[in-house]
Formats: sequence, structure tokens, C-alpha cells
Amino acid sequence: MSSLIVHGGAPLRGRISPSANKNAVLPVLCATLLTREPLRLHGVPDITDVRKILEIFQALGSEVRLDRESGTLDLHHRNTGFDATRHRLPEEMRSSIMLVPPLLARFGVARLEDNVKGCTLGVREIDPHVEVLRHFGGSVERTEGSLLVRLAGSMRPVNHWLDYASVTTTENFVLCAVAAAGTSTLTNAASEPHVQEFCRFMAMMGGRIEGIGTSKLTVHGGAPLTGGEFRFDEDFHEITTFLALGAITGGEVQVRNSAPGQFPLIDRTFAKFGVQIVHRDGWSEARRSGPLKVQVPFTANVLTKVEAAPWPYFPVDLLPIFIALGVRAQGNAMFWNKVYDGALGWTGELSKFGAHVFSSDPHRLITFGGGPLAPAVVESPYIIRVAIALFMVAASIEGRSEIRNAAPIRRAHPRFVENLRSLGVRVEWTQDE
Ligand SMILES: CC(=O)N[C@H]1[C@@H](OP(=O)(O)OP(=O)(O)OC[C@H]2O[C@@H](n3ccc(=O)[nH]c3=O)[C@H](O)[C@@H]2O)O[C@H](CO)[C@@H](O)[C@@H]1O
Ligand SMILES: C=C(OP(=O)(O)O)C(=O)O
Repeated sequence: MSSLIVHGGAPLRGRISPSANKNAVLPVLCATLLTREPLRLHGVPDITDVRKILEIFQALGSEVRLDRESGTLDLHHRNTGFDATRHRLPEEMRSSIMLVPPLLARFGVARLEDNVKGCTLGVREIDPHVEVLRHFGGSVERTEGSLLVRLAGSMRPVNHWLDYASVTTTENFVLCAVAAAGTSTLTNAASEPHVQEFCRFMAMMGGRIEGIGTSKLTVHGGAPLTGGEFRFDEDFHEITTFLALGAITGGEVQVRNSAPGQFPLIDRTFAKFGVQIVHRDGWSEARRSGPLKVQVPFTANVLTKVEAAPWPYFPVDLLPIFIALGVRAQGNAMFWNKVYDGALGWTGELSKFGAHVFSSDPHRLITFGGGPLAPAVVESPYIIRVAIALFMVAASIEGRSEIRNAAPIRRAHPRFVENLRSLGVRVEWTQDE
């Protein structure tokens, strides 16, 4: 188990250049299997999920060359083969599920391990994926510990309406639709910035997609996909994380941000805790005058609330980051996770710091913030953003704290500790037995 040891209490100061968004990079990597031509990707982060995907590509015989320093990745899937009895898709990461359509389109078969659940946020449904795969002509059967998916012939175009705007199901739909000759449509599509970025990559490879960024996607499929070059955008999760770290420690952190247009709701959410975000000349900064304080609503008898749901709502993966601000801010706030039913179980750990939180049901949490907190040893579940939230609270408290099982951070944030040190944090990884 890897733990983070932090000596907190110092305000963070400095500048951060954010990395790419794991949830854009991973579907893009999966999509590369659809072309036999060479590809060059820029800004690929050195994170554990990326390593796992590149390892499977190498096992399949693809040519993979990553310069970890610059983040330039050369990929060529020309001598690639897949054997469903031998090859295992990476486990403990949700994105493996997006390897299925390219494997189906190329080899007519894919095997999906049961443990592709990713963060332990509650149920991670696979039925919407199964529906999409079947709709496009695949057959799905349960085998010991995995699902075996087969495709006889080619994918056929479909019109599909999702039960809910699922990120990876939308991406899987697009992966199937570009391979299916003809026009397919998806209603109730997800539109997160990473979904949009993934669609732009598909367009770069020659996929014809209309409606990117909306809840209805139209894909004209069947044309062969080409190679090419693509540069990843900055990760809005990482930008928000470092802005929040600046705010919670009362420091001055500037984060490069080329897409402030994605931030109005995130900015308003910061403002609910007394933090102003200033975007200027390609950089963003969190400012606060005085202590963190929950804004009091004009409506009588309601709590200030943060409601997380599919984009363009407040992004659900950022909720823990703002719960950390909530426990430090004077006043009471409600956090409402409208997506996952098991994503708030960790919040009991906050009481080890002396924080007062109340979970009113599996989806809602109230913070009674602003009280004195003490350093603590806490344990993170297998949830990337929760390890970060616990770290944020620890970094804001004077003294030595330990975040046990913080390794999930490495799934999404390269050089996390190095970045923190550059901002003046005393922090290190430990490797326990
Ligand atoms: C690799 C990747 O991109 N992972 C992200 C992706 O996961 P993923 O694509 O797995 O998440 P989904 O969008 O499918 O939603 C996750 C779960 O939430 C529930 N649900 C979701 C929306 C809804 O309107 N109703 C509903 O019930 C379902 O149980 C579903 O299984 O999107 C999630 C939601 O933004 C993020 O947390 C994950 O970081
Ligand atoms: C929940 C996340 O990822 P995954 O879906 O891969 O578990 C996340 O990125 O916060």
C-alpha cells in the first residue's frame, strides 16, 4: 500500500502546468486500435492507467514508443493480433471497456474481465454497454469471470437512446458507429469535455461525427480510419484540483488554463465557499479574502448546495474536492451526488481530522465546516479524487498527516508529489509492507 505523508499548514505558492485528462486519453488510446496507420499523440501523461493500456498493446504485438519526458507517444497497430483465450484486458480501470469495440471491429471477438470497475463509487453498470454492443450486431455471453463478446460479419448502423448520459457508453457507441457502414444516431449522449475531446480525436482519424458537445450524436460510419497526429488538452480536473489546493491552504497558485470557457459553473461553485477564480492570459488563480466561508442563500431555510450530475452539471468526479473545501469553510453546505449511489461512504474518514459531516442518504452529505481540525492518519478507498480530497484537508492542517492507500492518485495525475513540492509542500510517498 502506498501512503502520502504530508506536513501541512503552509500556504501553497507557485505555478502549475496541468497534464492531460485521463478520461480523454484512455478512450483515445483504445480508439487507436481502429487504424493500421501510424499515430503520434502529444501530451500523454505518465499515469498507471496509460501504462496498463500500453502494456496490452505491446502484448498484442503493436509498436509502442513513449517518450515519458515529453509525453510523445508513437503507436502503430499494424502487426497486432488478439487471442481471447490468452490476452487479458487491464483490470481495476473502467476504460478497458472501450477496448471492446475496436477488438470486435478488427478481430470479431473480445473478452471483458468482470473487474473493469475502476473507482469504487458504487455500481459501475455494464448493461448499457452490452445493449450498445448487441444493437450493433455483437453477441454477448457470460463466462467464468468475464464477458465474451463476438461479432459475426460487420457492425450495422443503429439509432439508440441511452437510459442515462453515460460517458463510456457514449464513447463505446461512437467507436462502434464509426466502424458501422451508414449513419447511426445516439440520443441522451454524454457531453463532458473529455467526451468532446475524444470525438475530436475520432474526427482527426476521419470519423464523421455531428453534434459533438450536445446530447445527440450523429455518426456517418464505415470509412477507413487514418493515422495522424493529436495533442491532448489540459485536464479540467487537475486545474480545479490545484486551484482548490491553493484556496484551502490560503496560498497563491496559478494554473495554466487554455479553456476557461469550461469553468463558469466550477467558478460559481468555488464562490459558494468564498473563493474567487480569476482567469487571465491563459492562467487561472484562486483568491480568497479572509477565511473560507459558505455563501448564505437568499432563499430561506435551504442549504447552499453543490449538485453533481452529467455535464453540463457540476462534474461528479470533482465533488470530493469541494467536500474538502466544505469541511474547512465556515457554515453548512450540502453535497449531492446524483450519479453514484456508493460514492460518499468514505466521508467518515473526515471525522479523524475532527471534521463534522453528516451523510443524510447515500447521495447527500452535509458539511458543518470551519471548526478546528487536527492532523490524522486516514485511509482512502480506491477512489482517485477521494485520496486527493483527504490530502487537501491534511495539507490545510498544521502537522503531520498520513493518507494511506493514496496510490489511486497515480491513475490520473502524473508527477503529483513533484508538482506539490514545487508549490512548497512537504510531502512524500511511502511504500508500506
Ligand atoms: C473512464 C471514465 O471516463 N470514467 C468516468 C466515466 O465513468 P462511466 O462511463 O463508467 O460512468 P457513467 O457515465 O456510465 O455513470 C456511472 C454510473 O452512474 C450511474 N448513473 C450515471 C448517470 C446518470 O444519469 N444516472 C446514473 O444512474 C450509473 O449507475 C452508472 O453506472 O464517467 C463517470 C461519470 O462522469 C466518471 O465518474 C468516471 O470518472
Ligand atoms: C472515477 C474515475 O475513473 P474510473 O472511471 O476510471 O474509475 C475518475 O477518473 O475519477
